[in-house]
Amino acid sequence: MLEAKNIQYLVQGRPIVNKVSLQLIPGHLTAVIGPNGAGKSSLLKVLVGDYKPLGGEITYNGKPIQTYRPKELAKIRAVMPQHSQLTFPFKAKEVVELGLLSLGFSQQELIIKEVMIETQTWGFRDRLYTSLSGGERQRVQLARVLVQVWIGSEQPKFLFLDEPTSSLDITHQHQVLHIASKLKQKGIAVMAILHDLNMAAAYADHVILLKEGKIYHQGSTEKVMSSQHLEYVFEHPIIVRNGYEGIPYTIQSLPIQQKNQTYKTV
Ligand SMILES: Nc1ncnc2c1ncn2[C@@H]1O[C@H](COP(=O)(O)OP(=O)(O)OP(=O)(O)O)[C@@H](O)[C@H]1O
Repeated sequence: MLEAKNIQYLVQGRPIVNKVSLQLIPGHLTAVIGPNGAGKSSLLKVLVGDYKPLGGEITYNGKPIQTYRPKELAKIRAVMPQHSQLTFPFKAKEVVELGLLSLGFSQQELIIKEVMIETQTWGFRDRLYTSLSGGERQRVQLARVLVQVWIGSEQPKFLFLDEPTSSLDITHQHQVLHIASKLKQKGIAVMAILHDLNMAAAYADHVILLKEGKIYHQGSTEKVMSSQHLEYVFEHPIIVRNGYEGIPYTIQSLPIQQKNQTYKTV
C-alpha cells in the first residue's frame, strides 16, 4: 500500500498541495479529479518522489519513500507524466524498451510484445515515434510505463497516470482504462488523473476530489461523485444520473447559459 500523511508542497510560499493524506490500495483504481490548477499533477509528482514535500510522510509498502534507491523504486512504481518529450529519432518499440532499461533489464521481447499488443501499438512498432499522431504517441508512452509493472513481484506495485486519455478517441480512452482495470487484478494500485468525469465514474473504485491543493472529498466513487460535490468543486452545474447496468452513473455538465437554473441529483 502507498500511504501519504499530511503532505505539503509549496511553490513560492503558496501551498500547491495542502496537508493531503491518502492511501493507494493494491487492486484499486483511484481517480484524482478536480479543476485546472487544483494541484493534481503536483500531488502526483510528490507521491512518486519527483517533488520533495515540505512536510508529511510517504511510505511505499510500509517503507518511507526517501529510503528507496531510485532503481529499487523504479521496480515497484511506474509513472506516465502528462507530457513526454522525446527528441531522439526512436522507433515506437525502442521507446517502449526504455521502460525496461530503467529497471536494468533489456531484451524482454515477450513482455514488450504483450504490452504493445495490449495497447494496440505493435502494428506501428517500427515507425519513428515523432511520425506518430498525438493519440498513438500517448499509447506508446503508456506501453513504456506498463512494461515496468507488467511482471509480477512479491511486493505490490503502483502505477501513476497523469491524464492518460487526454489525446485519445473514445474507443482508446475505454481501452486504456480497461487495461488499468486489468492491472488491478494483478494486485497493482493504479492512480489516474482524469478530466472525463464519466470515465472516472465508470472505472474508478475510489475517487479523490481536489480543489485548491486540498482534498475536498475522497472515498468510494458512489459517495464522492454526487452532483453536490462536483458542482462545488468545479463551480459549474452538473447532473449525476443513475446509469445503465454496469455503469453506475452518467454525468452531464450544462451549458453556461443555463448556469442559473437549479438542478438536482436524479
Ligand atoms: N513551478 C511552478 N511555479 C509556479 N507555479 C506552479 C509551479 N508548478 C505548479 N504551479 C501552480 O500550482 C498549481 C497546481 O498546478 P498543477 O499542475 O498541479 O495543477 P493540475 O490540477 O494538475 O492542473 P491541470 O488540470 O491544469 O493539469 C497551479 O496554479 C500552477 O500554476
